[in-house]
Amino acid sequence: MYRNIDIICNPSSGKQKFQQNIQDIKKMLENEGRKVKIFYTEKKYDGKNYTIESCKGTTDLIISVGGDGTLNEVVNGLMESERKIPLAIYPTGTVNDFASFFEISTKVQDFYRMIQHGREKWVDAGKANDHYFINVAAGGKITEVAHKVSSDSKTILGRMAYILEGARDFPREIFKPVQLKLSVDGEMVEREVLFFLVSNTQFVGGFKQLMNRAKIDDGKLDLLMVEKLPVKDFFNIFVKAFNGSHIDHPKVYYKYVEEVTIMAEPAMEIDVDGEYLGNTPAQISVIKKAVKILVP
Ligand SMILES: Nc1ncnc2c1ncn2[C@@H]1O[C@H](COP(=O)(O)OP(=O)(O)OP(=O)(O)O)[C@@H](O)[C@H]1O
Repeated sequence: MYRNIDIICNPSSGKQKFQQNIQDIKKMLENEGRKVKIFYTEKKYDGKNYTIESCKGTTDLIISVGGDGTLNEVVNGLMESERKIPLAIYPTGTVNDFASFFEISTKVQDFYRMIQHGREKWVDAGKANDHYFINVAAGGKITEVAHKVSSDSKTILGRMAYILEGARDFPREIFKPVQLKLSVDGEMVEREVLFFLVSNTQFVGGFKQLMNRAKIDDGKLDLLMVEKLPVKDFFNIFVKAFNGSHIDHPKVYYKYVEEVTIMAEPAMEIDVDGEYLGNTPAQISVIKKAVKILVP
């Protein structure tokens, strides 16, 4: 039984009712004699720094409350700490790819039950330059544009739909390929691509089948690149991505990798778990069974 629980909470993420739910979960856990503390983040890196502090003490479970950005910070804090404390995820963001993959519920009773009877599972993490990620590293015009387009939706899927609807000037820019030179597990590969993804899980950007061969604990990341192609073929791939059949398309490159170095000319923006990391070159690798998470 977990006795010392630290909750790391981004109060700016998600709806107000989640904050009440967290208070309810805290009370329920305290009623069983557990010590529970809540740390509210105020700015970038608070989540990571609180996690590092928790790992130094006697905390035996961390609960991350927020979106993918907060989860990413907590994972970075855990990865930089000696003691590997199990992590539970209470997802309040708009995307929550990682938590959706594990079907983690935000209902108070379900989440409380997971703390009581959940299973601990070691999962892989990725590292891009000096930053860790739990879900995905990505780059390409489409991710750059998706970041810039102001839409209510934060998922790639939602934003793509918004772009495709013609709600604003159609950004031809997303079809501008980037010349990449990659070292894929030591093998040199050159491709002109629209975008690439290096993923740890199957769910990316709201698509549940985009990386449908990825396994979270196989010691591999999955590299997907969509190569330069006519616009109509791109839409074909987009539609196929709903059921996972895009992977067999001749312009889709898909490979299990342990280490990939990505160089681009001109340099390309990279993001990890939906947050901007920096520009290429990027050295991306897998860390096998790096984080212990609590699953239902
Ligand atoms: N109190 C705060 N106010 C504003 N921003 C914060 C606060 N605490 C943390 N942040 C920053 O907010 C960013 C977004 O956090 P997070 O991803 O958890 O929320 P979200 O945007 O609601 O989720 P999602 O991106 O999944 O929709 C993170 O980079 C985090 O560092």
